[in-house]
Amino acid sequence: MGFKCGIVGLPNVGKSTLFNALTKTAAAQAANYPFCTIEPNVGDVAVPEPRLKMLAEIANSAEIIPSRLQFVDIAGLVKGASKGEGLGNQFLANIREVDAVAYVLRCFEDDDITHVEGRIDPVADFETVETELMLADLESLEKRRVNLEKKAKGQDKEAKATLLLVDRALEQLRKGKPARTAEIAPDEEKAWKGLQLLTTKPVLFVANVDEASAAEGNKYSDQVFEEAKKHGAKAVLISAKIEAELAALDDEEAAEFLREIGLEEPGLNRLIRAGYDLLGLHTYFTAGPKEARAWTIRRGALAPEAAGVIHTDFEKKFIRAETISFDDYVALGGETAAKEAGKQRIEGKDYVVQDGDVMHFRTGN
Ligand SMILES: Nc1ncnc2c1ncn2[C@@H]1O[C@H](COP(=O)(O)OP(=O)(O)OP(=O)(O)O)[C@@H](O)[C@H]1O
Ligand SMILES: [Mg+2]
Repeated sequence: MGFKCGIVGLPNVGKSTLFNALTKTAAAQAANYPFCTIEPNVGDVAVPEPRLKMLAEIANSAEIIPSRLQFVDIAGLVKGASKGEGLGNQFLANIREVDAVAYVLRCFEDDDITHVEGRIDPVADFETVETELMLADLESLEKRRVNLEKKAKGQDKEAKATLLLVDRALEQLRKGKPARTAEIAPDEEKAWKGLQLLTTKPVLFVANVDEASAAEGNKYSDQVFEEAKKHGAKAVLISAKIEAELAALDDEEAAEFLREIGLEEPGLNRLIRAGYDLLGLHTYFTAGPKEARAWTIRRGALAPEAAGVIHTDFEKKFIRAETISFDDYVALGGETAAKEAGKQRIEGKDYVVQDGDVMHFRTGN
């Protein structure tokens, strides 16, 4: 199960700097993962999870294995990109493949670093980039519509249903709004996703500030946070420059540096967690002497699906899940004590796995 978050923005705003810092973090932990980097521009990143260490201490685990998330560094796009300007349409294919989009917005001044528009204005930059995505959606839908309309005139029920969705997306896009603002009923979700639009993907705003503003932000990042709020989206304050420096330090040096600049943790951790949330994911754990491990599942996933993340067979042969909540596990001091205190639940096929559940799956033949 791959979950991909695309790093999207104008050229020269710090996307690759951020991506390199992100993947440097992963590289440091690469020993655990033989198939870490798949393509040069796709980075596999460990999701920071402080609860894992606590579990590992209690269970005496020899190894800690975090869950992973992928970030994709996508080529910068400029005004007119949807019509082939700059690197042209290449970015469209790349964005289509990701599950969520992180807009990197330049919130730092530096005369030596060219801004393609010649001014610092992160909100206008966001609008430029999102407009290109909207134009790309508009164009692809208008093309598809012609064909669909022909089919819908016959008895093609599916085409009729799709046409309705296409028109709903077009209505928003023609108003200059992203397709995600359309109202979609739960039973339409699947077909809606099937349209593969760029502007239905969940988005996150990344305010890339100068080094001095990493802790408190600046006037530009304030604008970004305000804009994100208008869209009901999350924003993350980060200085890619600092993150790049942090990634080059060992743990102790990094902790010292963070203290000096007034940060509690690397901005990357916040970014990764925000990406994880954005993708609608959460975590359950397995813990034993061999390893303490975090597993990623969709929010709302049932126990058999969660078991299937470990091994597809586990899903098919699922019988029950012995489950202890993280808080009980830690408060009581581990599996045996939790069991004795009656805090181990036996959950069946219909159990909706909760974030932080510590689980053992029992399977049949
Ligand atoms: N927070 C920051 N403060 C100061 N300089 C920064 C910051 N973030 C990035 N930079 C600098 O901005 C320049 C452009 O960064 P980078 O190459 O990461 O941009 P990019 O968005 O990947 O560009 P492209 O789309 O062209 O690939 C680099 O010189 C980098 O050091
Ligand atoms: Mg780049």
